[in-house]
Amino acid sequence: MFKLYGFPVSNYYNMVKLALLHKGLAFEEIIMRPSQEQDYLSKSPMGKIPCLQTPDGFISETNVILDFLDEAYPDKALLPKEHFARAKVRELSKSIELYVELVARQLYRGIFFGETLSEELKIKVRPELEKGVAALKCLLQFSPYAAGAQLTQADLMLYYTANLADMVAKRAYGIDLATEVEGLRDWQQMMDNNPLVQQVNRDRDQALKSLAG
Ligand SMILES: N[C@@H](CCC(=O)N[C@@H](CS)C(=O)NCC(=O)O)C(=O)O
Repeated sequence: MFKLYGFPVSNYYNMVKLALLHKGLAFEEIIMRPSQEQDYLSKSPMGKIPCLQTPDGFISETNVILDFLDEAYPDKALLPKEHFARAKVRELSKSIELYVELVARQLYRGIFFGETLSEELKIKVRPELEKGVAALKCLLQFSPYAAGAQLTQADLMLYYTANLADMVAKRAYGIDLATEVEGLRDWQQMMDNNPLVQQVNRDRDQALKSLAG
């Protein structure tokens, strides 16, 4: 059985958890925060979550874990079969990660964890976020899924990125991503209705509640 290391509040953790649930693969959740302890670094070299323990060893980095799961367990595929279509899903997923998630993440501490958010950082991030969102608009299909007719890795990456990026955009800049990106709201509602997404979100909300004490 797989072991998934991490914490249900983590958006990257939830992407992998959703993939495991979607594929119907058995897994145990090892609940832990990111860690720089030597023992964890031997599993996840940057100390980040998630990390997946497989019968052959440990894998870190969400997109790599998602690729592994799809290659090793092709049922309920999260990548199309045809090479060009696969590349387009990966292009979209990578763009979501690099140009929206990692950009918005610069403001997470200020927006979600009560740290001081400097005007300087807000001014720096805004054009980066706008550029990333514009790039996504070029790639997103919403027909009905992010990259076409099939649920793919890109939907998982987008779902657990867009909610946080939207909060960042609203609170820092008064920008509503659902208004900016045509089709985002309907797609989000479709994803919200997926029972497995609801399961992941219930666990996330429970974990958030216990954090709030
Ligand atoms: N590139 C990593 C990013 C994962 C990540 O940033 N996870 C966060 C939690 S959501 C984390 O572990 N942060 C601690 C750190 O950056 O040291 C992946 O794709 O899995």
